[in-house]
Order: sequence, then structure tokens, then C-alpha cells
Amino acid sequence: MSTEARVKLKLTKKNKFKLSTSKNSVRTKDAEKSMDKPFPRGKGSRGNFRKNVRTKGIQSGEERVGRDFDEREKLRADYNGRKKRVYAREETGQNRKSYNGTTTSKKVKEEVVAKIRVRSRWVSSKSDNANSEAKNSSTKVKAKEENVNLPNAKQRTKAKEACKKESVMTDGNGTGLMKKQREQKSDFIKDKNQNVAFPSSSTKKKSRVKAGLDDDVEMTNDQPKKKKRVIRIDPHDISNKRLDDGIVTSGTTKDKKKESEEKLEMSKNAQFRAIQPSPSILSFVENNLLGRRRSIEIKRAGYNIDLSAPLDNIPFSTSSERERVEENIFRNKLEFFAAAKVSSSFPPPSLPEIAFAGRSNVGKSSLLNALTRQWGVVRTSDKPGLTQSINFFNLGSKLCLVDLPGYGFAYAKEEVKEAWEELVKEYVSTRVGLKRVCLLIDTKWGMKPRDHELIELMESYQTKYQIVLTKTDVVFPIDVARRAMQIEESLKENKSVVQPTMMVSSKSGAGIRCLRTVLTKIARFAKL
Ligand SMILES: Nc1nc2c(ncn2[C@@H]2O[C@H](COP(=O)(O)OP(=O)(O)OP(=O)(O)O)[C@@H](O)[C@H]2O)c(=O)[nH]1
Ligand SMILES: [Mg+2]
Repeated sequence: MSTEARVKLKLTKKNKFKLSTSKNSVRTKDAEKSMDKPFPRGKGSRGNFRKNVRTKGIQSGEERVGRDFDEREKLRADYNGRKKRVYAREETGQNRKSYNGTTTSKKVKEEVVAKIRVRSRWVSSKSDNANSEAKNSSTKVKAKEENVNLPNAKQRTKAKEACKKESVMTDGNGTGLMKKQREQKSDFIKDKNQNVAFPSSSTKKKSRVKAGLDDDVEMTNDQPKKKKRVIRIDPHDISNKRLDDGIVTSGTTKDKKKESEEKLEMSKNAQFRAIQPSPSILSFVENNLLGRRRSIEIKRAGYNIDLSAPLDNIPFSTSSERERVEENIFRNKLEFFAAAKVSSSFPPPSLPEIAFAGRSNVGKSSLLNALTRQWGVVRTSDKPGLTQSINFFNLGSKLCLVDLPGYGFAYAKEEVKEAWEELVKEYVSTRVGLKRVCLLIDTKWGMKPRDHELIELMESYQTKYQIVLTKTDVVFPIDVARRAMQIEESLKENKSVVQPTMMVSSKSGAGIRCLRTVLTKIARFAKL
């Protein structure tokens, strides 16, 4: 290359250099304008600031060199300290990478301070990932820095102070910074609690909806939530206690009563099971097939199970044989002839009377039908209280059978039941011609207090009575024997009682013939 050509090339290079520097000078002026406000306020200002930093960081190396040169030139020309600081900030904020340490010592100091300020932000953002609490605090500090949406001027100044404190903390240690931030946070919360009233629920919602939400506001929202979680229980308030804590004493006493009753009942049952029946009673039960029996057992004994009350029929008997064996009196027709609800309505005594007394539903009317084998003459029902008057039946011209109303539980008014009881008592105590009272006792339940009452009355009026256990087909044979034994033992001292205790079942017919034999003897020897 010739010398002329070399000179031309140098000139063109110089021209190009001048052009590039002039462009950079324009840009730096714009930057200068923006850097007049190093921490811009308001929406988007921070974003623009970052944008500037980013765009300037992408600049080519040639441009960067040119701009550096231009700035150096300006520094030399301008001795205003403020402008220098602005340029230093611009340098550190925009072209950190292009900085090579060739500037003046003042500029270096300012750059270092600015750089650390930026680093402190990075460190805080890094510590966010490590600790969520630190994250919240760092964002709050940022918010303070930006000073956006703070409720009043006092808080703004507080935030500024916090920001200044943070800028002093330039040691780059994350933990130390976190501690400081926590302190700041707690201070700030205290200050808020003292000065700022809690926002209402509507304001809470609004604050959540807003995109540019301030974390400080959220922090205040969290405070009442924590308070809500506190559950205060009044120890003297009964409603707080559970039912099984022993407050309701009436329930426990009731339970205790029930338990004691159950124990008594259990002890009664145990006592009943401990009864040893006499051999005579046991043999009677077995001979008459009393108690609950299987139909095959009755069949094997020779009874026709197709008949009602089969055990009242003689095995393999013909009609002639039965007429011979059975009592003549009970072959007669049963006829109803009088009913009395009051003592004045009693018919005049014409025949020896045998009465059937007992609790309601014990089987009085059924027994009358079973004895006479005339089903349907006396009305029966499974509903207690059917017989409500004293009903008189003639059995031929020899005997009068009397069906008494029951006592105890019945579907009737209390006054009516009391009237029945009084009528029965009057009848058994005053009736002339009454030769025997068959006191019917349910084999399953035994004697009840009202039965004892009637016994006492009959004892006092020397009315002869005989205990007849009914419904023996519903309990085991051994229990029939035990019940008979129990009653006999309990009435051992009584004078008007006629032994032995009779045991019957109107359903199976067990023991009916024996009772019939006993009653026939009464009719045979009785005199008015
Ligand atoms: N299993 C069984 N049931 C019987 C026996 N005797 C009577 N019953 C039933 O017991 C219920 C009451 O019988 P009733 O003869 O009406 O008794 P009641 O003593 O006259 O009753 P009231 O007239 O109300 O006092 C009826 O449903 C009968 O079928 C028996 O020996 N065995
Ligand atoms: Mg009856």
C-alpha cells in the first residue's frame, strides 16, 4: 500500500470515530436526564430504569469504547461534583462490565458505593429463596424503598429511614441483612399497630384485587387473622363441657338406679335358678307333660296333636272311655246367667261358687273354657282388660263358675281399674256360697304385689283359695316345678291357702284334668 492510501484510510477512520462519539453524546444526555432521579418514583419508572440498564448492557464494544471516551472528555471539561456523581452512578448502573478501574479515585469510591447498593438487593433476593420469612421482609424493604401506597407521611419517612439503614448495611452478608430486615419489619409492624387502624373486610378484598398490592397492607391484614385463631374457653361456662364430664348428675343417678334394679333382677333370677323343687312336684310336672314340650314328644306319649289341648284327652281313648273317666259335673253345659259391675248387682247365691281371680291377661277366661271343653262360651282376648265385670256361669245344677275381672295392668282408666279391684275384693271377702278362689299366677312372672294384697285379704276373711299356675307351656318344665316350689314355700305359713299348687295350660291341656278332679270334689261335698 502506498503512503497516500495509508493517509486516506487514517482520515476515514478518524471521521468514523467522530461520528460515533457524537451519537454517544446524545445518548448520554438522555441518560443524564433519566439519572437526575436516581430512584424514580411511581409506576413503571423502576421498570424504565431497568430497561435502560438492559439496553445499554447490550451495546456493542465499539459503542461502549466511544461512550467511555466521551464521558472521560466530559469529566475533564466539567468540574461540577454533582454531575460527576451522576456520571459515576450511570457508569456503575449501566456499564458495570465496561468499568476497568482507570477513572479517578472519587469516581471509584462513588461507583463502589452504588455497586454495593445494587449487590445488597441481589443478596436480599438470594436469601429469599433460602427463607420465606426473609423473602417477605426483603419485598417489604423493597416496597419501603419504592415508598408506594404507604398510608401516611409518617410511615413514608419510616420507610425511608429503613431504606437508609439498609444502604448502610453493605457488608454483603446475607444472614446479617436478614436479621436487620427482621428488626426493621418488627419495628415497622409495631409502628403500624400503634398508628394505623386495621382495614375492614371490604378494604381487605380491594387490597387483594389490586395488582400493585403493597406487602405492608397484607402484613396488617395478617394480624387480625392470627387473633381470630385464639379460642378462649371459659372454665365456668357449662356449655363448653361435654355431657360425659359429669355435669348432668340426674342421668348418672338414673343409670345407677337402673343398674341396681338390674342387679336385683339378676339376683332374683339367680335365686330362682337355685330353687330345688320337691320330688313330688317334679314327678307331677313329668307325669302331666307340663312345661314347654315338643310336639313329637307329645305324639310319642300317645296324644293326638291335631286336637286343641291334646293333653286333656286320654291316650287312644274312645268317646265311651272318656265319658267313663271324666268328671260328670264338667260334662254339663256351661251357661252364662249374670254379670255384675257393682256388689248390689250380685245374683243371690243358689249354688256353690268357684271363682277365678288373677291379674289381667293371666288366662282366667281361657281356663273356664278349657275346664268345660266348651270353647267360645267365655270371651277371651290377648288384650288385657277384656273382662270388666263379674260374670256368673252355671255348670248344670251343681256348680257355679265365676269369671272375675283382672287387676294390675289393663287398657282402661285408672279409676275403672280401681273400681274393678274394689269389686273383686268385695266379692272375695263378702260373697256367701263362695267355696274356692282359684288365684291364677302366670308361671313365667310369678307372684306380684297385687297378688299378695288379694291373698292377705282372703287370709283375713278366711276365704279358701288355691294357687293355679297358668301358661305352663311357655316355660321349661324345670321352671314350672321351681315356680310351684317357690310359691308353696312363700305361702307355707298361710292358713286359708289350699295345697298343692295346681299347674295348667289351657293351650296344651296339661294339668286340666287334675284341676277338674279337685273342683269336682268341692262341688260334690259343698253345701250352701
Ligand atoms: N300359651 C298360652 N296362652 C294362653 C293360655 N291361657 C290363655 N292364654 C292366652 O292368654 C290371653 C289372655 O287370655 P284370657 O283368658 O283372656 O285372660 P284373662 O285373664 O281372662 O284376661 P282379662 O279378661 O283381661 O282379665 C289369650 O290370648 C289366650 O290365648 C295358656 O295356657 N297358654
Ligand atoms: Mg277374662
